[in-house]
Amino acid sequence: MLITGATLADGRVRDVRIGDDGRIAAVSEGLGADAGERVLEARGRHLLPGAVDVHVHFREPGGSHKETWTSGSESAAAGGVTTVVDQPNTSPPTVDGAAFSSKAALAADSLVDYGINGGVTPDWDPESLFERPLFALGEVFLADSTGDMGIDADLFADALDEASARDVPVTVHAEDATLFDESALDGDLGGVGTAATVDAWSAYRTADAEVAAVERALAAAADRDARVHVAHTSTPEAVDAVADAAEGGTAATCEVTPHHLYLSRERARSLGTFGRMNPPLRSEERREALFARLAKGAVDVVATDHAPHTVGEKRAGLVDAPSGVPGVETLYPLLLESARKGELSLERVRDVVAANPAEIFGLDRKGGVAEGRDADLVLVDTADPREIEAAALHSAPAWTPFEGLRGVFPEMTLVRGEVVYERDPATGAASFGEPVGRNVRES
Ligand SMILES: NC(=O)N[C@@H](CC(=O)O)C(=O)O
Ligand SMILES: [Zn+2]
Ligand SMILES: [Zn+2]
Repeated sequence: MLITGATLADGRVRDVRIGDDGRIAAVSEGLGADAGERVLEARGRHLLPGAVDVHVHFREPGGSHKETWTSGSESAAAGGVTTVVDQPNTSPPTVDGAAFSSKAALAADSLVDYGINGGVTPDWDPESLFERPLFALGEVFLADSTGDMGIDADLFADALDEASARDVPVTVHAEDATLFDESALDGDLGGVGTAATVDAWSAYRTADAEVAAVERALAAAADRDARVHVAHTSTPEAVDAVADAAEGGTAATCEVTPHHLYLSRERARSLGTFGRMNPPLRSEERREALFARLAKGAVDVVATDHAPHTVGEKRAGLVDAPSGVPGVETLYPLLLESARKGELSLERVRDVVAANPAEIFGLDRKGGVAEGRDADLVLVDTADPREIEAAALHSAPAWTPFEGLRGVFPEMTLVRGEVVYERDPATGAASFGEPVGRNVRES
């Protein structure tokens, strides 16, 4: 296939040829079509690298009523995400070789490429886990979240040792439950959908609890020469702590989610329990400070923590509703809308969703529109935003915390040269390709 006249993230206008091996064969000017070659005229539109979302929960095995590899990967493809990394808090949890293999069999349904992380619990089996084509360790839970996989400091230290011996990075969910404010959950919290609910969750899982756990994780990683990637840092203080550690020589990187960048306690009042996630939403002031760090380049990765739960589950009261929000389909759209408005450069967007995660996790063939890389590509009209509506999204639970915000959505997504998603710009009708996804540690 030849894609002609596309604008790249840095503004260059180029033709891009995709080889039969699914890799980018050439990025150049004035490429002519070969006999029989499919030509895609892309003038006026951008061609960006597919996003590498290193934090999703596709729920299989054990939670297919919430999401499946099919629905999750369709949602990814429609959002321009061409690689996902699935987290281990499934049922059974991905903590040994057998659990890894049963998840890998289900992931064969994926439309996009994937990695599978291994988790850590008191009865994990590092030997059999590391025999498998594991993406990384993580998310390792320092406090309970969905799946109740919180572990203590000694086990965390063991996990860092096991990973560092094999030069595998460790993704950490950093909250310290001893610093949660239980009193925030006392009293009348109101029902679902009331302002009090989402705000109480934020008051309960304090910002201090995150910052303290991040500092502890960074210190433990430094002691052991381990590589640590801090998942979903929700506070500017935690982002700064990671940056300071990295400057001091620790192999530390941070990840921020779209919900912590675009929603806050003040902005999400109407969400009620649909705004409950871990770590929780923070103040508008902290949100702005987080966004400012993204804009200036202090955030390594934006990943979604796509954590679908059904509408019925989320409608339970504050204490019973599960934590987590979907987001894999709205990652690129939200960031591209910020780029359209001039709040972020397009190159920054490309770096935090594609180039940086690929580099941090050693995916040499992902994350860039360049000769030799996999043709994981997103075609998008960056001047054409639309309103985000749950009804038009593809994640199974069919709700979004971003309803009503604007996003710039892909027209087409390719994985290793195969069209996995296409949207008719006139009618909006979506169509999906075959499940071509592969484990990125095997290809
Ligand atoms: N973020 C969440 O609130 N929930 C995640 C788990 C997690 O990432 O902590 C989930 O799997 O539901
Ligand atoms: Zn987490
Ligand atoms: Zn998560």
